[in-house]
Amino acid sequence: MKKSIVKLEQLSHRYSKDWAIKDISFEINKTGIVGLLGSNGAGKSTTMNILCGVLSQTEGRVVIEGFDTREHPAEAKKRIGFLPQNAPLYLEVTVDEYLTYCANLRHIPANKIKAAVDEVKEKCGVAHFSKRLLGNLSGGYRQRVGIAQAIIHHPLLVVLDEPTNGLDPNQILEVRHLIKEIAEERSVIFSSHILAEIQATCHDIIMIEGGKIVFSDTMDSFNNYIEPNSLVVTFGNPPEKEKLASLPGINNVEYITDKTIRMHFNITPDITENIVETSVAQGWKLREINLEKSALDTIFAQLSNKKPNHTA
Ligand SMILES: Nc1ncnc2c1ncn2[C@@H]1O[C@H](COP(=O)(O)OP(=O)(O)OP(=O)(O)O)[C@@H](O)[C@H]1O
Repeated sequence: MKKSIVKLEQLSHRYSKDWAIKDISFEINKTGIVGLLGSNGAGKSTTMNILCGVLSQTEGRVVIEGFDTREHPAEAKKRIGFLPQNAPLYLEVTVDEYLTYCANLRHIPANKIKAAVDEVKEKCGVAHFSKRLLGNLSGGYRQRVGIAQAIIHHPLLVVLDEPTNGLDPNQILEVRHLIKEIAEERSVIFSSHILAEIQATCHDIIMIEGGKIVFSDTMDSFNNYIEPNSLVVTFGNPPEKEKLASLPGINNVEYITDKTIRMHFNITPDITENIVETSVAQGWKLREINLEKSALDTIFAQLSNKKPNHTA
């Protein structure tokens, strides 16, 4: 049977009295990008630091391609590349010096270091900055160097803790593109507190809140789950509340102004068509209709009551 790339079993950690994460379990068996989504303090960095062997868990197990990170730390770590949230980049050294140092730390044989450094510089688009001090690179290029050190030893799994945080919109697009490229041949776990970031990059999503998994499934299932459940309509000649409330699928109606109304509905595929047709038939003079999606905190609240499915 093929070994999973990474398996977390009931991982729990407390720094002092309170649990930072509790019973986190998931498994990754394929290449591609898994997004770890959670608000600030949800437990993303704690999970990633334990996964990469930087922090020792209070309870539970992490197994990387069959190697338990506590029993066989060297074998497990060989298979992981890690870009922590505050990457330990030495600002006073050049890109070449830094990557050569990282290659040494990864025990790449001396006669293969130059080729390994050249390969990741090329892949991460930093070759033209080889002699530039890290301190003189933009945030986006520093992150590229951080990603380069994470893949220099060809790991099976790359863990990136909020890699696009603090970058400008262009840099975000470039770093996302790079992450997608490196995920073609390995598994990448990517954390963010921004839903749009995870939606734009990941195939699977694990959502944590208050140190617990509240959702774990494909991005498609997640997007289906957060289908809109309300719409805002403006009528030139609005009907009475009762008439709107009696439309099929509508379960609540609230007037925002005398002409603009929010209607909550159960998922029905043809809800907007029904409203448009009824409006024409009844002479309500429909001016505008917009579907609304739940805000992230509402989704967290909804999902916190749902049972997760644990395989990505
Ligand atoms: N070194 C520490 N000592 C004590 N508590 C900590 C420590 N590091 C994190 N915590 C606490 O553990 C919980 C989880 O923190 P963690 O940093 O893992 O969350 P996060 O999802 O990565 O948040 P952020 O996006 O803000 O980094 C938080 O309540 C945090 O305050």
